[in-house]
Amino acid sequence: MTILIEQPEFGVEAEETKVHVDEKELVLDGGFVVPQINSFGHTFRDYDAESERQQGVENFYHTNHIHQTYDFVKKMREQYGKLDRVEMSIWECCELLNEVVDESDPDLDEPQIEHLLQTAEAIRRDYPDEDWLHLTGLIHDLGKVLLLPSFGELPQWAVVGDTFPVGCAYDESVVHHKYFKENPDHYNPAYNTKYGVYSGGCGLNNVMMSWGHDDYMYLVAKENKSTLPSAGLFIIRYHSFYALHRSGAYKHLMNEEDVENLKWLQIFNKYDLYSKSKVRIDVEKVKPYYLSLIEKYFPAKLKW
Ligand SMILES: O[C@H]1[C@H](O)[C@@H](O)[C@H](O)[C@@H](O)[C@H]1O
Ligand SMILES: [Fe+2]
Ligand SMILES: [Fe+2]
Repeated sequence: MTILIEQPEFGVEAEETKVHVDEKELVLDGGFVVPQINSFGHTFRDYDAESERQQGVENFYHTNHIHQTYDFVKKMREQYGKLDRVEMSIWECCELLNEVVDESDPDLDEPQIEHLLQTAEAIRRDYPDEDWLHLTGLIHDLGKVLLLPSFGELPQWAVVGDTFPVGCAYDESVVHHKYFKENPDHYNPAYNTKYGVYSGGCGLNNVMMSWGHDDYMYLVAKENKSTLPSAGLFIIRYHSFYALHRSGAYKHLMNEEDVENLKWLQIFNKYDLYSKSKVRIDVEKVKPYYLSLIEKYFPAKLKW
């Protein structure tokens, strides 16, 4: 049964900035109210709606789909696998994200740290006992620091946006699929079939995803020996893989562990997407809690 509850309060001083949602609302099992419209007055993830962000987002995907090839991803994985650029803590990285704006996102133009805290706090309200999931919310987009000079200053198309496998056919459900016609892999018989270089049930761990903030942050967490559960690492790595978690494409590449982890990713996604709003979180107030989680699941300094 679905029961409507009041819009959750995201911050103590949030009263005057509270987003007013008076349309019919969807309430998730955990109690979270899913708003019908984003801050720009459109439904979420509407890539065709005319808005101030539409053209920029479409241009973004055009470039992204041209350049994300099998060879490019291989090169990036090798390069960033060295983790020899920066040494810093998770919280320091959260603060760096204040500088970052994501050009691929039709629903958000706030600084990224707001998005991290909005996601984490919304999860915390509904799943108070899953502290690993709160922390996963906080860190899932930290890989966007790849846009900054000390991390190589990668272009937006190599950092943000939805992700998809390379080395096999690009599925129709990927946003602005038409632009793959300009990608050389689209014409390479080794890479343009359903399975491409992979085999059925091989497991997503063996699949190369388009390069961006997801795979990079997964790498950082794993190589620095984070003790987050496998579902947390899976969420970080595949949260932008909408073709899988929203459209059900590429399931033929999953193994049993992926099937289990996908359930958590689907829960997480609702908070990642629908908590995006203009309502600010009081950073200083929640900081001690998140510092304690960081201490529990990560070393004090990490290699990036
Ligand atoms: O525009 C967004 C944004 O870049 C998110 O961080 C990413 O996870 C989404 O998949 C993408 O569509
Ligand atoms: Fe993301
Ligand atoms: Fe996100």
